[in-house]
Amino acid sequence: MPALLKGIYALGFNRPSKIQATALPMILADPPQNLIAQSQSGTGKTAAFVLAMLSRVDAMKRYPQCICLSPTFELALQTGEVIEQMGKFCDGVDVVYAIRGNRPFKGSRIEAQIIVGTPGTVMDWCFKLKLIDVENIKVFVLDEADVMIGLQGHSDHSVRVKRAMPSHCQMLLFSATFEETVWCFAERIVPDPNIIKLKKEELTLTNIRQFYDFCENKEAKYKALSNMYGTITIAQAIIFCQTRRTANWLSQEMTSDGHVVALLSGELTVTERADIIQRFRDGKEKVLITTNVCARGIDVEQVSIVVNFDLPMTTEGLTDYETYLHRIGRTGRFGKKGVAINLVEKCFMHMLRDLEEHFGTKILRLDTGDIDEMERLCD
Ligand SMILES: Nc1ncnc2c1ncn2[C@@H]1O[C@H](COP(=O)(O)OP(=O)(O)OP(=O)(O)O)[C@@H](O)[C@H]1O
Repeated sequence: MPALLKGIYALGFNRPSKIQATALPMILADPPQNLIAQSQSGTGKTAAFVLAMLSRVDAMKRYPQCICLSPTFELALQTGEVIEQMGKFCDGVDVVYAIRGNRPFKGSRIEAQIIVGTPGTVMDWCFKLKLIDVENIKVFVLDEADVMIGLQGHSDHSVRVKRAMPSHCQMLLFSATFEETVWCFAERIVPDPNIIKLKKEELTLTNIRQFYDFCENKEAKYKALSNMYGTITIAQAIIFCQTRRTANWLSQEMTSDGHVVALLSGELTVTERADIIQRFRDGKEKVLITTNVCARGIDVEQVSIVVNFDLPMTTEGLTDYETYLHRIGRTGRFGKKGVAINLVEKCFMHMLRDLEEHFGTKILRLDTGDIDEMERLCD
């Protein structure tokens, strides 16, 4: 498909990454094969499944042929943009966004061939509003597949949409992380899948250097962050907090100290969220304070530092290994260098040890007050 190749080269993709080289022959095979694939953050999974969708679309036919489900509004938008860019020379191929706030005219059937959206909205469009005719869907993609089938809410919706797909539809599941139980479930719901799975020791990326600084309390963490501000704004940084409340507090403190920061949390309207992420992409703000809503998939090349203001914790109060990997994976995209800094209070030091042990990696102590050291690090 010359038009598709032209789109790939226009994106500057000259060579495939490892996951792309391994997955694409399976994905593009005829007859189509199902795939459950794991590969580290930022290694080009999106490009692989976008290529899969575009290669199967018949531009002459004006009805839905591919569905891609993403866990968040931001990620659905981002994936849609990759589809639009890669497919820009494929005449007649359209994308529609099944996301909150983007409701097509009542009763009008979708004609676009590719639908990208969040599970709840796609489900509504399929079953309640009957806007999507699922009969001719050829490719069904679950991005961030582990949360899509493992997390209550998302799981009900995603599995329902998946069950409505025609039996010959190609299923593609991608993620950087898969808990064992979720992996087993994925294998049960996808017929006869090809499997690409990482070993535990392959999970962390060597291009992302991980550090921690020990802080007495929340205020000390804030002080550490203020000290770092000059260094982390040389490029761009994302700061993750456990709760919206902490994110709000941190953003207010930073702002009243004269630092320029953006705040993105789930309580904002979708338009506000889209706006904030776009401004951050454009480099208008260098620091983005957020919650786990941005932990997965968001791809901003210039992010060279990720700060965990709080270490990620599950609702049961345990160390959240998957979220940790996704968060630090917001830097070090496609082999670039990146730095992750964890600000840790004494009572959470055990979580740091858990992370080291789980991933078989060392998280070194860093003095965030030492500007020279910080600058060397971020060089
Ligand atoms: N073959 C390629 N050559 C050069 N750059 C590429 C190639 N494939 C993807 N990229 C770029 O690498 C970056 C990361 O890719 P992508 O977002 O697809 O990663 P991912 O594996 O989906 O990450 P995550 O697990 O965080 O969702 C993007 O900016 C993308 O444009």
